[in-house]
Amino acid sequence: MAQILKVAMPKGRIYNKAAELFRMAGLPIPPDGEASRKLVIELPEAGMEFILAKPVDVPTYVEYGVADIGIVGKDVLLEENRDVYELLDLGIARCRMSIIGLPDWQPGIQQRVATKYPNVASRYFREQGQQVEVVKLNGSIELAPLIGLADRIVDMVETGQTLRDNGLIEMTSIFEITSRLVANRVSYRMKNVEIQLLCDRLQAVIGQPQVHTGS
Ligand SMILES: Nc1ncnc2c1ncn2[C@@H]1O[C@H](COP(=O)(O)OP(=O)(O)OP(=O)(O)O)[C@@H](O)[C@H]1O
Ligand SMILES: O=P(O)(O)OC[C@H]1O[C@H](OP(=O)(O)OP(=O)(O)O)[C@H](O)[C@@H]1O
Repeated sequence: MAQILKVAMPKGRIYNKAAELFRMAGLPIPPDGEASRKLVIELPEAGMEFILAKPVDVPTYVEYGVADIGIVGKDVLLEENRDVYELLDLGIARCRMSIIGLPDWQPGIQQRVATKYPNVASRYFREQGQQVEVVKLNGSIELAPLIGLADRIVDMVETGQTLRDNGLIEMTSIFEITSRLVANRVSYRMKNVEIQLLCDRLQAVIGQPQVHTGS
């Protein structure tokens, strides 16, 4: 008998794009939840349960096995470093992680970088052999160089509109970001038939080869 597949879906900007993919793949998807505050949506007739999560928490739910699979940005995967299988690049919510600063930025003796991604930023500057102080912020990161909290920021760029509107420039792009389908390691074995079927259907609409790596 088919087992219920628990899917952690990120609320916010990925949701509608992921929902569109699911619909195109003929997979069930709950409505976007604007009319309701319900966080666990069961679709027993489809053998699925959806957990509507804060994006940054999706890898945690999947690692702990309270969700079998989840959808999450590569940025969050690299920052959180959770023990999950990365199954598929969904190709949605495409943007890039970049180093950003004011046009007249000069390397000083004490450099400070603000970011929502302290692990990603620390790793990058360590690999570059640059000593910087990393300050964690939770949003509106572009404020930091404008008001003198930091010299530079590490943040996402999609259209570049936020940078332009604030007189900032993109100095270096560190990596490309898209949303990924991830799976719990045990679920991947125990619910392999269900997960494989879902992957095959998604793959048919995104036309990407399947990947299978730990993280
Ligand atoms: N400007 C952007 N363009 C495209 N994709 C983006 C952009 N900003 C973020 N993303 C992707 O969407 C994911 C979720 O972003 P979203 O803003 O919904 O979450 P969040 O910042 O964690 O939200 P919140 O903290 O408000 O709940 C990010 O992890 C990233 O992969
Ligand atoms: O290049 P753009 O198209 O302008 O997109 C980039 C912006 O989008 C994200 O912010 P978000 O909207 O998630 O707000 P936040 O700063 O509060 O996290 C990101 O942190 C940038 O600020």
